[in-house]
Amino acid sequence: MLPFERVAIIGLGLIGSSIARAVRQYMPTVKLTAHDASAEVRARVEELDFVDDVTDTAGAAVVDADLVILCVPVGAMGAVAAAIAADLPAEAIVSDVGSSKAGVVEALAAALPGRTIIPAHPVAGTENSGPDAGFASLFQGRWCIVTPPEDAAAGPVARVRAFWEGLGANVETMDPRHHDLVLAVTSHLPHLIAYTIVGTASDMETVTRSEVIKFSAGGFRDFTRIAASDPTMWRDVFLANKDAVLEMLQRFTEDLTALQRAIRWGDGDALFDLFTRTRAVRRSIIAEGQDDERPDFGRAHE
Ligand SMILES: NC(=O)c1ccc[n+]([C@@H]2O[C@H](COP(=O)([O-])OP(=O)(O)OC[C@H]3O[C@@H](n4cnc5c(N)ncnc54)[C@H](O)[C@@H]3O)[C@@H](O)[C@H]2O)c1
Ligand SMILES: O=C(O)C(=O)C[C@]1(C(=O)O)C=C[C@@H](O)C=C1
Repeated sequence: MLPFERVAIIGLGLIGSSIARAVRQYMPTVKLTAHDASAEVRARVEELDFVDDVTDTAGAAVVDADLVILCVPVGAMGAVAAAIAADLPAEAIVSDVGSSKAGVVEALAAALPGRTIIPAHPVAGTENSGPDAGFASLFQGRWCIVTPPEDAAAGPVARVRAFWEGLGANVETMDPRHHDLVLAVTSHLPHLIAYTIVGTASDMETVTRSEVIKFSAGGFRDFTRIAASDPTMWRDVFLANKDAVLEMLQRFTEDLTALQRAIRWGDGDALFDLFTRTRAVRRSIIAEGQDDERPDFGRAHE
């Protein structure tokens, strides 16, 4: 039996459109309604034809839903939740896909008092955005972290978990604050570093921009993929997860200073030991089958 029969998606970019495509593929009997604030996106989704009904307002999309998933930037979650409040059926479960959780949990609870809210975060994505960037297999074999409030009833949590498992994800439950700390180091800080290094390279005066582009075959090129990620999405993530990101950034800055010192004083052992440890991390990620080197992942959809 399916966990939900009528799913509404608000926000039809990379993640919203991937969920819609995956629902079409893996739960074909589910009725899908959707809304996006952008008229251009709504028109494109009509053309792409992966939902049953595209509505002009968020409220109209949710009137008949048993699951509503907010797939908008984290800074917009509260306003979207307020916009659907009056039309939301009493029994509907509201979820989201935001990359940071504590602030979103707070914003949704404030906008939808007394409603069933089970937030989630699929830890899967690419640097691309918009409805053309989505694909049905995005969540296959990837983690989805569900962050229910402490007093959440077991039934709705189980249904949201079953929904994500139905789209191919492995599901784990976590406290929202702990989620934010973990993701600050595994996702948010790496993005900040990529934005910084690409920004620094493009600002250099002694190395021209054309040289940066011409000779970026190796390490730098991988950073440019991450640094091409959506500016609105990432602005919101850093503002929303400020405390955890600043804490991780402090640790990172200290470690960077230690490396700077090792290079200055010719401490090859310190460099070698660190690089040996980090190589082992990469190898254990690959051994667990979590690397992104599957031939069709991300790049095939550029
Ligand atoms: N991109 C990733 O890798 C990734 C991965 C996991 C989770 N997320 C999270 O998923 C959410 C969506 O990210 P995305 O990558 O799909 O972004 P996106 O830019 O591709 O899509 C966001 C969509 O939301 C729409 N939107 C913005 N404000 C709105 C509003 N008030 N009402 C209705 N629609 C609105 C935009 O028009 C856009 O179409 C974000 O919260 C992000 O943190 C992203
Ligand atoms: O692969 C990428 O392009 C991503 O950035 C995906 C990524 C990540 O950092 O792992 C980005 C943000 C999300 O919230 C989840 C996944």
